[in-house]
Parts: sequence; structure tokens; C-alpha cells
Amino acid sequence: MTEMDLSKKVADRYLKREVLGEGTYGVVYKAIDTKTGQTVAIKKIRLGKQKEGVNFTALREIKLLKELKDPNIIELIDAFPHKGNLHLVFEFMETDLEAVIRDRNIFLSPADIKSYIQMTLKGLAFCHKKWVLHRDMKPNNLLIGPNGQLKLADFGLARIFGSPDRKFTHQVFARWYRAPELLFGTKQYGAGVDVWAAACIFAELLLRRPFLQGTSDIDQLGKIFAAFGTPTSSQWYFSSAPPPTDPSKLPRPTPKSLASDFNSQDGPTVLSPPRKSRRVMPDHGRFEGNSNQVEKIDEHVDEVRHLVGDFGGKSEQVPMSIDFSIFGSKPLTRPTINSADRSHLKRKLDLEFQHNE
Ligand SMILES: Nc1ncnc2c1ncn2[C@@H]1O[C@H](COP(=O)(O)OP(=O)(O)OP(=O)(O)O)[C@@H](O)[C@H]1O
Repeated sequence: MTEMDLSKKVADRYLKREVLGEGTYGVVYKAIDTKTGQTVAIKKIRLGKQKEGVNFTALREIKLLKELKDPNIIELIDAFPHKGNLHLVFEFMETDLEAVIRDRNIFLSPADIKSYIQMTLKGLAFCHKKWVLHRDMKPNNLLIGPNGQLKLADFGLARIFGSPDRKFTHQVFARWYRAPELLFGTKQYGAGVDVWAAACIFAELLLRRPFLQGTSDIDQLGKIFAAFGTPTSSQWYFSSAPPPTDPSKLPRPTPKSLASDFNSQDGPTVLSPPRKSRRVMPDHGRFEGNSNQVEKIDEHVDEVRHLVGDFGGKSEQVPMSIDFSIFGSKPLTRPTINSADRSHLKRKLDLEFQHNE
């Protein structure tokens, strides 16, 4: 019997090898991609309650994750349903940041730490720019390749398959990287949750132990406040200065009916400012014109600074209030999918999934 016969072939393409481990969503296998000869990692996702098959929205999101290509993001090479499970094929990685941090034989210089955290923030910046959040950042999700390249794994999975179920024992560690707004149970949150986790990982690289090791969600908040100070009521989300403008005093464009009235008579002419300057934006001129990757990283570094700043209010910035500066001078361009892209994607999805089913 050849080696080929002994190994199980999945979807006529992947030769399954040993189990690498089991995570929140299912078992991970090492495999060989017979098409490319490349070693890959296949994450077999239990579909659990969704017995009727793979949810179409999930498939669409997975297809979009395949488009997330960056040197600091694990590449999702392929995705296909097989025997009622969803298989996600990723590039194979040698180790992860947790193993590096825990290995006492490894000395990490400030330059090494800078390199690891820079790769982490670059990967985050890339995905945040495309409006994808990770939501489950922790050192064992930061995988390291043979050339030392750090890549973020499991991007977007929490959104597609639901937040990881914390009943798994290995999952409780994820609490240590959770932002205070999540611990308070907010339903609306943003990229800050990933940046908070990145800052905790940065501290962990320096300390060589997890920074804030809460034993319960409330204890986690206690640890955060012990480290940074307890926020006062004047620092909470909408109660900090300036108070929101009264709706009747909000700036509005001239009503169309009035504008045409003015045009039809010799009355005063309403001079609107040029289109661009009409947009009311908070004052953050220092980010004007920034567009390259390095400056995007700086925004994240600034946000980390902001997050790890003094909650007691000694610094000039008021922490725990909305920091508009992270959005730059212009709203970030949302990745747009036009109708042609959309119908192409749908056709592609239909074809691929018909083919694999
Ligand atoms: N791309 C990959 N290359 C090599 N090994 C991988 C890859 N992805 C995952 N693994 C390994 O497979 C095992 C399970 O990984 P998985 O990401 O499912 O869970 P986890 O990271 O252990 O926990 P969690 O689900 O809480 O993130 C781990 O040992 C992990 O190192």
C-alpha cells in the first residue's frame, strides 16, 4: 500500500495527517495539499445545531475572509463543506506566540518585542481597515511561521460562528484579553476590543506572564481598575464634556423648498461652503493626509496609549470617552462591493458549493 492509500483524502485534494489539536470550533488536522504539495492545517468546524447545513450568510462571510490577504494574516486557502462539517484550509504554521512567551529558554529583547507587536498591529490594522474585527485575540491565536513571520489566526470566526463558548476550560484564558466594554456587556463595540487585547499581549511580552489574570468577569474588571484606576462618572461614554448638541441646534443643509424660493426671487443668496468643508468633523488635523500603513499603525499605537492611559484623569486626554482620532481625518473607506461583484460572488459561491456538496 502506498502512503497515499493509507491517508484519508478529503474533497479529492487534501491528504489528512495527524491531529494538531482541538480548539473552540473543532479539530485541526495537518494535511498535504496534493494540488500544490504545500503542508496545510485544516480546521474542521462542527456545525452543531445547524444540522440543515452551512448557513448561507456564514458561507458568504467565509468567502470574504478568503479575500483578506496580508503578510500578517493567516491565509484561508480554501473552504468547503464535507460530511456535514465545514472545512477551513489554512497555511500551516510552526508555532505560536504563547509558546514563545512561555519558553524560559527564549530571551526577548526590546527589539524582538517591538517586532512581534508591530506584526500584530499591522495585521489588525489591515483587517480593521476592511471592517473585520477579530474579537478573540490572545497569544495562541498569533501563529508564527518558519521565517519568524507572525500571522493572526481565526480572524472573523467569532462573528461567523458566534462568540466562543467559554465553557471550554482553555477558553477561560480569553477573558484576560477582554476589553472593559465587553465585560460590561455592551452590544455595540468596535476595533478597540482588538486593540485592547493587543495591548494586553504587549504587556505579556514584557512581563512574560499574562498581565490581567481575572478569575471571573467581575474580577477581570477589578484587575483592570486596579491597574489603571477606576473611571469616574464624569469620564463615562456620553456624560463627559462636551454634552451632545440639542437636536434643534444641529447644523443642517438649507431645506430644498427654501433654497428654490431664494433662487426664484431677488432676495439674499445662501452661500453654502464648498461640499468638502460642509462635512462636520471633530478636530483631528494631525491625522490630515495620512494614508500609509506606518501611520495607520501609529493610530493604533496612539489608541493603545490611550487605552493604557491613566483612568484617574491625570493625563490631558480623557480616557473612557470616545476618541475620534482613531478614525483619522476622513471616515475610513468602507470596502465596497458593487452589484457586478456581488452577482459574481454569488455565482462563484453557488458553483463551488454545488460542486462540493
Ligand atoms: N494554521 C495552523 N498551522 C499549524 N497549527 C495550527 C494552525 N491553526 C491551528 N493550529 C493548531 O491547532 C490546534 C487547535 O487550534 P485552534 O485554533 O482550533 O484552537 P486553539 O487556538 O488551541 O484555541 P481557541 O479555539 O481557543 O483559539 C492548536 O494547537 C493550534 O496551534
